[in-house]
Amino acid sequence: MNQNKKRLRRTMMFLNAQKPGLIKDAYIYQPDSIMFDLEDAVAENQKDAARYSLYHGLKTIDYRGCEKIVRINGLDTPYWREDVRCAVAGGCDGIRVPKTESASQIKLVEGEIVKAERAYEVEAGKVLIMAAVESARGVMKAMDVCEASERMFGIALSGGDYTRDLQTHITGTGVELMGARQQLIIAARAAKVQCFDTVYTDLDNMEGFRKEVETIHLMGFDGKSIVNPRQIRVVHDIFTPSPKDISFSEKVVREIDEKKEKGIGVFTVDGKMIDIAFYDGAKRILDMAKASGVY
Ligand SMILES: CC(C)(COP(=O)(O)OP(=O)(O)OC[C@H]1O[C@@H](n2cnc3c(N)ncnc32)[C@H](O)[C@@H]1OP(=O)(O)O)[C@@H](O)C(=O)NCCC(=O)NCCSC(=O)C[C@@](O)(CC(=O)O)C(=O)O
Ligand SMILES: [Mg+2]
Repeated sequence: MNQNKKRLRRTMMFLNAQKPGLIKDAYIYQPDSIMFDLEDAVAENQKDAARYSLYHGLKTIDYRGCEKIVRINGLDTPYWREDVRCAVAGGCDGIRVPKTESASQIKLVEGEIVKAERAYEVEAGKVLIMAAVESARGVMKAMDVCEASERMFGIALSGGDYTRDLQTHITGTGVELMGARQQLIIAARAAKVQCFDTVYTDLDNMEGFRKEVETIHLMGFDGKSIVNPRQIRVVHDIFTPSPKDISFSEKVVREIDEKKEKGIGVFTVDGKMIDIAFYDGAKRILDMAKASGVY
């Protein structure tokens, strides 16, 4: 398995590939992943220019550990094949497929990735895939999409296009996204891939942003698509385990290991009932703390 499939992705920051200044400097803010957008942020008559400045950026810039994902244009456009070719030739780590509604779309993209990996002597299987779900049909097909390819590492909700398709809009309350968020996280967990929430576009409303991030963290998402460096700190604060979480998880793991030896199945830690069902969760918090550099 490609080890990068499970890497830390608390923040996946979009940037407009039409702007060379953003391509050049984005790593300075240290999001976990940078998502170079060739799709909706790029004006129709700038697609070629954006693609080639992205290729140049990927070839020449050291992104200092930030993952490099390219959001390609939709499969109903004349652009996406060339997007895949340049992204793979440039050395991207993954492709984000927009507006996904079926497993066959993922397979189509995978076919182009395979061709490009061969053509540019990129290690076979290096380039991963994630899918954005942006419609009611996409939500209903989420599980098939998650399982479409060995290269799939995650699925993301794209709230703007999704609410348009649902004939509603982003309200700031989250009520219009409830069903899709729940279905996506369940599909992703069942398929053992990661799950990412949609962007928050009300940039000056940091209180509303924090509330939304707290909610999706509790729901079980692995991270969030973001659009601005100001949003990174909040997401990392909420998704990085606190010293209290780390110390409790350490105790849980230690006590379960010790009590198992003594033939004890259920007991308390700091007044809370603990049994084997808590083991994986505690381990996950410690792994997350390690990956985030706080343990
Ligand atoms: C919103 C704004 C214009 C505001 O700009 P402003 O300049 O006013 O922001 P400031 O805060 O003043 O910037 C302070 C400093 O940070 C630099 N800086 C800003 N943003 C940066 C960044 N992203 N990356 C690196 N650097 C950045 C900036 O250059 C400045 O640097 P400096 O001058 O040196 O101080 C800008 O952020 C931006 O373009 N965002 C990305 C937009 C984008 O890609 N949209 C497409 C994806 S969504 C979509 O398609 C919908 C979706 O598909 C989504 C889904 O899938 O979920 C669906 O359906 O819902
Ligand atoms: Mg969209």
